[in-house]
Amino acid sequence: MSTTAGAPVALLGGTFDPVHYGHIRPAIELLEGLGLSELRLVPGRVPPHRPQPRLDAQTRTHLLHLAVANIPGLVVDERELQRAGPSYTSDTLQGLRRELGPERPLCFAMGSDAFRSLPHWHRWQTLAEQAHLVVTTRGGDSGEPLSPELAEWLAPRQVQSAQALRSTPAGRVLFHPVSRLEISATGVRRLMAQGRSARGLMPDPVWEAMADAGLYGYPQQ
Ligand SMILES: Nc1ncnc2c1ncn2[C@@H]1O[C@H](COP(=O)(O)OP(=O)(O)OP(=O)(O)O)[C@@H](O)[C@H]1O
Ligand SMILES: O=C(O)c1ccc[n+]([C@@H]2O[C@H](COP(=O)([O-])O)[C@@H](O)[C@H]2O)c1
Repeated sequence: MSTTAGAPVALLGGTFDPVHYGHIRPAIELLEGLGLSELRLVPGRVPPHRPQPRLDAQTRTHLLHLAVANIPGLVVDERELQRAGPSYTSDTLQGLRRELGPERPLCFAMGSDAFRSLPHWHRWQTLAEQAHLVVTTRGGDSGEPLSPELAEWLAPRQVQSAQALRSTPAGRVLFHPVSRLEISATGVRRLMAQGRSARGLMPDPVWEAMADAGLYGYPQQ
């Protein structure tokens, strides 16, 4: 067994166009449930597998900073803003691993839909060399079946408890239940484009900054 140093650090990547409580609440649950020292929200500059976001990366990141300002343990990691080209997770994990050193447990959190698409990610088989993967689920199961290729890859890596993520720096996969709030960034953008309030779906400072600036077509105050 490898040696480890310190409580795990986790990353939750996303487009955050914009950030909302559907991101924040699971992040807090991961922080507590996995006994993390911190959870880093990582906004992608150029999301690899989806259309370009509506807001530029600086604005999305500014809103994220407002969202986590008073939440202990949640921080914004801006490393993907510094890189040109698609914001590949393999590059992000490699960079953070270099910073943390070889022994610190590192986790990358993703939804079960994202996990099912993992074989389409850039250099996907190298991700678990740098980090554990934590697949956030409703109720702790993986939902729809996995492809045979992914199921075969998963079998020797899957663990059943958060404790197992502390005894080695990387390489394990945990399915971990978190709340899924009925909030999406798509829904927030739609409301604002219709001139309707999205207050209550994200921390007030985020809503107020978006409303003041007239983002997503919301009528400027
Ligand atoms: N309501 C939610 N509950 C739990 N996890 C969520 C929720 N919304 C998003 N996530 C997760 O947060 C991460 C970042 O999500 P993302 O930035 O794509 O937000 P989104 O609301 O799904 O965006 P969009 O509606 O634009 O697709 C992803 O891993 C995603 O699965
Ligand atoms: O590296 C890849 O090829 C890759 C492909 C698809 C998604 N991701 C990452 O998965 C995270 C969630 O992405 P999204 O677009 O569903 O919010 C985010 O950190 C993305 O960079 C990464």
